[in-house]
Amino acid sequence: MQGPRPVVLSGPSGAGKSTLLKKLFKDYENVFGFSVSHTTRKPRPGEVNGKDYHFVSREDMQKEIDAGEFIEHAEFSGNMYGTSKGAVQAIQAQNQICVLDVDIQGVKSIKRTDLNPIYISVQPPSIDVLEKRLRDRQTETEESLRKRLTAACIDLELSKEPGLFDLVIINDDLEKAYSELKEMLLEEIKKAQESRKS
Ligand SMILES: Nc1nc2c(ncn2[C@@H]2O[C@H](COP(=O)(O)OP(=O)(O)O)[C@@H](O)[C@H]2O)c(=O)[nH]1
Ligand SMILES: Nc1ncnc2c1ncn2[C@@H]1O[C@H](COP(=O)(O)OP(=O)(O)O)[C@@H](O)[C@H]1O
Repeated sequence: MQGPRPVVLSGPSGAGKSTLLKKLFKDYENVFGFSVSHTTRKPRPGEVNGKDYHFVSREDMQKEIDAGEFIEHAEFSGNMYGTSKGAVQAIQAQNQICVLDVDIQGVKSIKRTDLNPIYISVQPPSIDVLEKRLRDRQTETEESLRKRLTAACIDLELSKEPGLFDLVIINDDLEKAYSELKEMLLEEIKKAQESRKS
């Protein structure tokens, strides 16, 4: 039998993807598994290697990409990010719903694979709100903030492509956004819970 469908969460940096995912993982322990990406960006305080990301050098990541070990990879805001085949396989081997957090280039690349996920875009109510949230998060320099805001405008434009996403969530009120996310995933959650019982 086929396992549960993976879920791709995308949307501008600062839109609230990690916040929503943290709630989901807390409420549905063992149902979901996070696809741990590789990145060449430096860890932020509190981020754990192997849990939030595999933090690697550009040289090592390029070697693995050349060896065909990645499903997709992209350059974002001056750093490389990518999903290894191993990251997804590790989750699917446990019959969990595999959740991928990727940028819009990742979405387009994954569309060309046979992963067949549910595609969800998380978007901010406005660019001004996004900027405020990114500033308040205190993870960015002025330069990386600018790069993220430029990328956000491109992301929001490209996300309008009909059929690219199965659902677009405007993350204004967090609880409302979270309800919309859960509602969309209800069926897959049920499937995963059933298959774990048997
Ligand atoms: N294509 C791709 N994008 C990724 C991957 N992992 C993370 N990203 C995206 O890279 C962007 C920057 O991520 P990050 O540096 O963690 O910043 P944050 O999203 O602001 O917390 C976000 O849009 C992520 O969705 C990946 O494996 N592949
Ligand atoms: N609905 C919301 N209302 C207010 N602040 C939010 C909301 N959702 C997320 N945030 C805050 O915005 C910042 C960016 O959210 P985050 O989850 O890190 O975004 P992403 O993972 O998409 O980059 C965080 O500091 C988070 O606490």
